[in-house]
Amino acid sequence: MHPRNPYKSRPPDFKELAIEYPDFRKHCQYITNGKIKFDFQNDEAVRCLTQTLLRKDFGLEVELPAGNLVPRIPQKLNYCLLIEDLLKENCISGDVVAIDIGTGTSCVHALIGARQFGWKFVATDGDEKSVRIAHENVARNGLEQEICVVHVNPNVKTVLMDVMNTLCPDSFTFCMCNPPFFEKDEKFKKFCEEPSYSGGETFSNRMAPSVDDRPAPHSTTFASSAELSVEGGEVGFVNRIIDDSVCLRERIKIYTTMLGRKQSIKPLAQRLQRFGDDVKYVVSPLNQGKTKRWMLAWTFSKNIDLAGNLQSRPVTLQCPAPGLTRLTQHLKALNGIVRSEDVGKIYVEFKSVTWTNLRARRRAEAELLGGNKAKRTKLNACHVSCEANLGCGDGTDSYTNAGNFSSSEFFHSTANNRENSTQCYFPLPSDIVPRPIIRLRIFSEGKSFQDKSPKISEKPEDLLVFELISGSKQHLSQLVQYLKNSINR
Ligand SMILES: C[S@@+](CC[C@H](N)C(=O)[O-])C[C@H]1O[C@@H](n2cnc3c(N)ncnc32)[C@H](O)[C@@H]1O
Repeated sequence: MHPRNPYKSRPPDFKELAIEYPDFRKHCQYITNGKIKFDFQNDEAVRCLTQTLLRKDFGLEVELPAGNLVPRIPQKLNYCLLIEDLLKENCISGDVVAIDIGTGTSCVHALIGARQFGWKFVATDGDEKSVRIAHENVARNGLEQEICVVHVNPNVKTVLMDVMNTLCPDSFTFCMCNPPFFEKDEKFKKFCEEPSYSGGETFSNRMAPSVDDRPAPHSTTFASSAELSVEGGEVGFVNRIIDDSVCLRERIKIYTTMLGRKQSIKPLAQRLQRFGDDVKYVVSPLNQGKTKRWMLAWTFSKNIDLAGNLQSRPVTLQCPAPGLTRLTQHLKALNGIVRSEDVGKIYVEFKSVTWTNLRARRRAEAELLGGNKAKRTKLNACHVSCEANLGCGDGTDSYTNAGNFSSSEFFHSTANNRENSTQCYFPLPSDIVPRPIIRLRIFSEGKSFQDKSPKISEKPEDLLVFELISGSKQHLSQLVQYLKNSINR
């Protein structure tokens, strides 16, 4: 949990809440030793818990209609605090105006943002009922001057453009979003329609089919279809925000979104990397209890620094002197493009990850290039073919999960099944230069000795600091680990 999140050191005390709030007490059962049992599987009880926390800790009165998503308050506060970190790092304090994309019935981001942090909001939603109830929640708390709720057309492919083209102000400090999670049909894998709810499709994970033998969810979630799913799932939705951001650029200083799935990070980061030096992005984990979420933030503004968040712990390496000269040889051997920037400072970029799975790569290369003839002949003797269907290239690919490569099928002429893996390589047209996957600055912090009281004979080492300009932290730590091993070999 975020270090400034008060729920980190003081999680909600159910006994205290039950004593103070009679509505909450109705959902609690006293058991032995004065302990309290709370039924997280009961939708009404979970709604009451959220309402009670909003009332107690933020002074907010919020209606949460049955059948709609119930926000988890510690998680919402975590997201706001990460945004506050970004604003603080960039010395942005007063006059913060933000957009909450898909605010939902609760309007929770905007309500907490306005009440706790003093931010102003335009809160949008594509669902008319959500807009109506969000508006009522704003009015109930007297926050009409701070939050303006607007209805947007969910069927247009842009998410931000209409709002930006019709509303004052002309520019915003940041935007935030908790996108619908699932692809249109995917929700049926984890959710079932709730026949007990009238007025619109409502789903719950109470009787959902079990997926991969995972344990049942800790608490029940009820949600409307619009809250759960969207064409392309969360990757599709965030791609639409990214596409808008390419047009809007600095009209929104910092674009942010929450992500519910780890596997969404890679395709979205790859999409942002396409814009090269124009865009900076950062992924920060949002940990609360058993649920993991991530915040993706990006900017087109040269004046905004997201790197502080990336480099919470500087990555360093001790290298025998002269450190940068030695390191440069290793980086070049990995196909790194190295440029000297200043005395004791180099810039490096890689177009592909060349420092992992090296043994497997070498083995595969040896097999392919004249190694094991028998094996190759055997391979050649099977009648196999591979069919790869590519996206239709009409520009809509980014709105679905499909991307460029929609399916790969493997045909085998004989009946005996084998495991096969297919790797496809599509050469880029020569006029397209691939974007770097990772860009770094490495500088020497000067001489250091491993031993605090070095003997004369000991060789000096340079302490090298790795600064990530763009790319993933995981790639950086793998690269530094690889360099450590090869330098010490
Ligand atoms: C997962 S819910 C998030 C609700 C709330 N922000 C929260 O965090 O609890 C996603 C919301 O996005 C809304 N939505 C879907 N498509 C949208 C669009 N194109 N523009 C704005 N909102 C949209 C849905 O109606 C839904 O309320």
